[in-house]
Amino acid sequence: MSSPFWKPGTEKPRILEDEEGGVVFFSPSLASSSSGYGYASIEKQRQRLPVYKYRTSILYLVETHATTIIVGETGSGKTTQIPQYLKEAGWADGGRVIACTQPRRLAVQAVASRVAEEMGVKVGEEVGYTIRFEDLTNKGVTMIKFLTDGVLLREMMDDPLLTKYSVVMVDEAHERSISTDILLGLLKKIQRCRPELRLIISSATIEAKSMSAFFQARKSRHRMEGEELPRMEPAILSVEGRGFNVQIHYAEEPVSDYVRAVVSTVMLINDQEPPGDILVFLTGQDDIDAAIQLLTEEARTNRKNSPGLIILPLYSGLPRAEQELVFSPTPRGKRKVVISTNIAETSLTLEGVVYVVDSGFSKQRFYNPISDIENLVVAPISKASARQRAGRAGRVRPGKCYRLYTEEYFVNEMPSEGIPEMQRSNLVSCVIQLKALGIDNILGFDWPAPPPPEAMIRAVEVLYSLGVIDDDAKLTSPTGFQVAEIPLDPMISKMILSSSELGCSEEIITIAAILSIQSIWVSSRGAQKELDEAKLRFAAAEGDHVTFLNVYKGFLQSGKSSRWCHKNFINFQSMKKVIEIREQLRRIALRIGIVLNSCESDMQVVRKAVCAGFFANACRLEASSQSGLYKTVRGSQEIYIHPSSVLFRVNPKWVVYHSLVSTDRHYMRNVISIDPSWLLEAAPHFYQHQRLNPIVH
Ligand SMILES: Nc1ncnc2c1ncn2[C@@H]1O[C@H](COP(=O)(O)OP(=O)(O)OP(=O)(O)O)[C@@H](O)[C@H]1O
Repeated sequence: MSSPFWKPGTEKPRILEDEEGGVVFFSPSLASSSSGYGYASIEKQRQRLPVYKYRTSILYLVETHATTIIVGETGSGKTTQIPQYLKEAGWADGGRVIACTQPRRLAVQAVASRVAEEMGVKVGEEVGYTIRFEDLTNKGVTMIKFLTDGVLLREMMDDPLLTKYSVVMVDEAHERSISTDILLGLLKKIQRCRPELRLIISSATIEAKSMSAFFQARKSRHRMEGEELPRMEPAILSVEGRGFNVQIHYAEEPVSDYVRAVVSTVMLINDQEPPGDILVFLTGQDDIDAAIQLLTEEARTNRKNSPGLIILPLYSGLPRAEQELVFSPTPRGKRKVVISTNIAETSLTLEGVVYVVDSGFSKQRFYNPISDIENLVVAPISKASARQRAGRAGRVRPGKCYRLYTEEYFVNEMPSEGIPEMQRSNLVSCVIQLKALGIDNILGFDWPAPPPPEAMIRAVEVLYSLGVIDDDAKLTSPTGFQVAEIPLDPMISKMILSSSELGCSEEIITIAAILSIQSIWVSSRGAQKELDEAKLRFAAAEGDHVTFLNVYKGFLQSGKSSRWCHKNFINFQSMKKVIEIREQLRRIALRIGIVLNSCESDMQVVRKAVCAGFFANACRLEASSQSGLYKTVRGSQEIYIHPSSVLFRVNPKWVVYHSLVSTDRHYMRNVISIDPSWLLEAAPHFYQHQRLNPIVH
């Protein structure tokens, strides 16, 4: 396999502010940490981090300013150190809590365990974390809490002013996930009522000036007599210096097949570079599986040159136990190769990683409000992401990053920042969250970057049709409030609510739990035929959702056996997760007054319940189509059933789907057949103008 030719990057020596106000890093000429990388006590390691020199300034700025924006290079110590400095300075005294948000769950868990280790405590005591469906904190004991920004938003539903927190640090703010943007808008609002709440916005690559302008533009509250208020204009602090140097290498020529290029680059590193683990960034499970297969074959053929490669995948749908393997120490004489999505892009330290291979792509959501299609598309990353990726090397010793694109492309064509998720997503979940938080005028909300009005209108329309909001665009009672209470996509939540009325909530909660994880099947990796055969054993003519019920039943009947799972190509860890999520959903359902009931074997009501939640994703088979071409009922988009569905090639006339994937075509995943008359029953407003006839009588 031919490998790209490499040349070292020529970035200028360190500049703190480039012309666009962004921050430029990774000068090969920058000295690495003078103290080398031997073993040092944790306290020594902490003091070596660049952020340590800024400890006093950070504490001073946080004391005197409501909002502090901190820009510091990857690995400078922002995430792990600042919360500890705040705690040491007394911000967690008197039962108050310091919150630090992360865009991703894996980072939340990893950072919490590192900080707990540094403080010599157990996770769940002074240092805790909360992610969806998992809370490892102890009320009255936890002082530093790591959580996803989505979880902090949920907490606002019960405590709109976040009264238990003294400081909220929004970390990796450059990622601009929907939740981060809503959070920033709401935190700004909260500070008007609670000026004593301190905010820290931190990142390696954030546009500090525009973030500062966002927080600057506000009316400050009237000061009460004798009251000490912090300054409301934000402070900006640049933390200079980095831990260890990372040499950047660029491909000399553009790369045509990045999966193959990844494989040959890993082999090249393995042949020519000294020991050290390799972290590869690809786009999704499919790429990762393909790369692992190729790499395994290459390593087998070149066995002499590649002793002891341990190849591990990393993506969000992977069961926890498999994800955790990436943190385990690499045995002597071996080299670990972690092949990951952008889940490992921010905040993670994988100790052994010396080399990073960056494909230059990630899967990103793109939503078209006109066609109402949301896709996960493989798209080029931004400079901010590229810098984060390179920053995964050089954390505990100097490292190297191989970028599978040219330097010319990086400098001249790669955008500085990604488009905020808010501006390229379906906003149904976002709107309901705002409504649940009492924000009625969503178009007038103070966004860091306003979403497209068409997407907002579209989301309001879907929520109205789901019966979640009323004519005044307020949450309906009880449906709207109940849907908002369930921490899932509103379509899934509505499906659960309807199922109770239809008498099948036990079944639908099982389906909802399975839809919440990426896949219950083991990845086929060269065994597609066996996987297809295994699926056939459970396949239901009604579609994937009913097939899931068959798998779940089989799993229970087997006594939750791992051997049974193995035999049937079912992922045992995923099934354990399903049981866990299902229990949590049942508890939430009972709390919000949903009656739990079972329809036994009446699958018609199960299909009706799915349709009641997912009517907006209805599709009709083109009458003349031999090729399985469907069109969406709203929008007339061309669409096909994904080969992984049990309905692939079965092609029922009418279906609703759970999600889409797009390659050369749009493909529906998790599909169930419906009767079109249910669409009118479920959402008369949504479909009143549609020509469901002549098929509906
Ligand atoms: N689990 C860990 N094991 C060993 N060292 C670690 C671990 N976590 C953090 N460190 C050390 O602490 C340094 C700072 O990590 P931290 O996550 O605080 O940096 P950061 O400035 O937030 O960078 P980033 O935004 O890239 O995560 C790392 O570069 C590494 O040297």
